[in-house]
Amino acid sequence: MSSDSVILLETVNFAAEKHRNQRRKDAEQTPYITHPIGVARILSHEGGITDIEVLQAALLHDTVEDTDTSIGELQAVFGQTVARIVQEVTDDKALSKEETKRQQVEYAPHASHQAKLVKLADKLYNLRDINRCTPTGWTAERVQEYFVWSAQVVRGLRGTNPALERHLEELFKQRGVEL
Ligand SMILES: Nc1nc2c(ncn2[C@@H]2O[C@H](COP(=O)(O)OP(=O)(O)O)[C@@H](OP(=O)(O)OP(=O)(O)O)[C@H]2O)c(=O)[nH]1
Repeated sequence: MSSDSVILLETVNFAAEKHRNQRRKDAEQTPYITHPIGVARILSHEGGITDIEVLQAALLHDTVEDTDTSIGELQAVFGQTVARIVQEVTDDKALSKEETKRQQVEYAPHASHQAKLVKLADKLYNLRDINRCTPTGWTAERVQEYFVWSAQVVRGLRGTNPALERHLEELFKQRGVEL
């Protein structure tokens, strides 16, 4: 097995253990790990990304935000670059929900190329997931607001990956949301 495969297996195993008790917000309560794996797969399969540190960061992107993982731990296990990308896409939990959403919009254009890739794939996954199945308790209005806000974030990520951006554009168009 190539060393990249070994590294990716270590990374997906770490993420799976960290998210082991979490479920998505869909009616089927899908295991949460399907999301980070799906984000990494979008990057490789649809975005043509082979940068292993980007793929690792995609697998780990919600570990700090949603589990007991610290940036220091990621740094120690996976190195500085992977930890830095994850940090860039991690919301500050001390902020209000509104402020967090504003921060994502403001930070997007200033993020590194690697973090922009992870963010684009994260948004693409979540918007497709909403189309597949509305998260439990979400009204049609909340869904539309999520699309409008996501478009504001994606606007700041443009010029990063044409294939992913084309897919996102199409999803926004279907909802009548301007990018
Ligand atoms: N579409 C969808 N999203 C789900 C589901 N289960 C969990 N989520 C997560 O919910 C978040 C979107 O809902 P929000 O209202 O914005 O966030 P909140 O519930 O965490 O406050 C996303 O988190 P996030 O990764 O922090 O992304 P983002 O909010 O930064 O885009 C997404 O990953 C699901 O079944 N479908």
